[in-house]
Amino acid sequence: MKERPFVEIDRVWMRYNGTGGTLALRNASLTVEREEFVAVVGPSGCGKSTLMRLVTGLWPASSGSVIVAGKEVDRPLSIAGMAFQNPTLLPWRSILNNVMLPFEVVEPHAGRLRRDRASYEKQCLELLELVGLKGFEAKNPWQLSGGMQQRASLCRALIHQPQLLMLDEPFAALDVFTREDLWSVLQNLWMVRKPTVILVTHDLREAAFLADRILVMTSRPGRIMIERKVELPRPRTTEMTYTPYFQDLVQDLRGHIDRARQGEEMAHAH
Ligand SMILES: Nc1ncnc2c1ncn2[C@@H]1O[C@H](COP(=O)(O)OP(=O)(O)OP(=O)(O)O)[C@@H](O)[C@H]1O
Repeated sequence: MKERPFVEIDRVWMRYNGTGGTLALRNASLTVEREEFVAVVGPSGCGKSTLMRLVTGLWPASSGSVIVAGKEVDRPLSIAGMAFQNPTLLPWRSILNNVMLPFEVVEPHAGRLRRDRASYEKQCLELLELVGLKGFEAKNPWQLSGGMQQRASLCRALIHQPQLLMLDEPFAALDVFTREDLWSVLQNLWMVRKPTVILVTHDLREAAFLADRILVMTSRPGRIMIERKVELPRPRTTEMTYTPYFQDLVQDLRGHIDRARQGEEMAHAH
């Protein structure tokens, strides 16, 4: 028997601020399999971040259902790790102590931390080494570049082995070279840890490099318009981004998003 999808969003509507407020999502449905890496792309303002808030339980849907790991989401999810565009590291804490943070708040770790601190620190140091931050653990965030801070944020999002990793434009603030380095860092972390990932991004190359499947949203009120599987082996490399397959895929996605945006302009014109 086929396993039930890990994330199931079924006919979700989301309107902010009650009747008459902004309708962000209209009848949006999608599923994500366990350990799958999915990217969500779409025109600006189409409801991508809203979708993330619903999956993580930060906001309730106006109607429809959101089920994660077989359970209706009705409160903030403790099984999710998250990272956002601006690394939200605490400036007064060292990099190591920032990465330790989930162990201080997520059970069963919090209860064990006092006794097992050394082994928890060892796990953090190993993960920091995996993303190329060995030697920076005692520094404060402001002593690191933006790209290094984002590496540390990814470690913090993953350190407690969350089953679900939610990434909202995690690399958007970085220059293109640093961003592409971090694609490989993230791919590597995912291949080692295998969380289920939902990545929201504006960068279609990023989506195609990282995801198993790409979901394209309509303009607001958003829903999934089409999806594309990415048939590239792992680990993916920069060379693959120069292949006709990759470039055609990105072109195809861009075409859909352009058409969604034009549809929106037409709707406004009438
Ligand atoms: N807290 C809120 N209160 C009221 N309206 C909101 C709120 N958050 C988002 N919206 C509105 O809902 C719509 C969808 O917003 P959302 O941030 O989900 O889109 P997005 O696709 O993530 O946008 P972008 O691509 O620009 O980051 C927008 O019109 C936005 O103005």
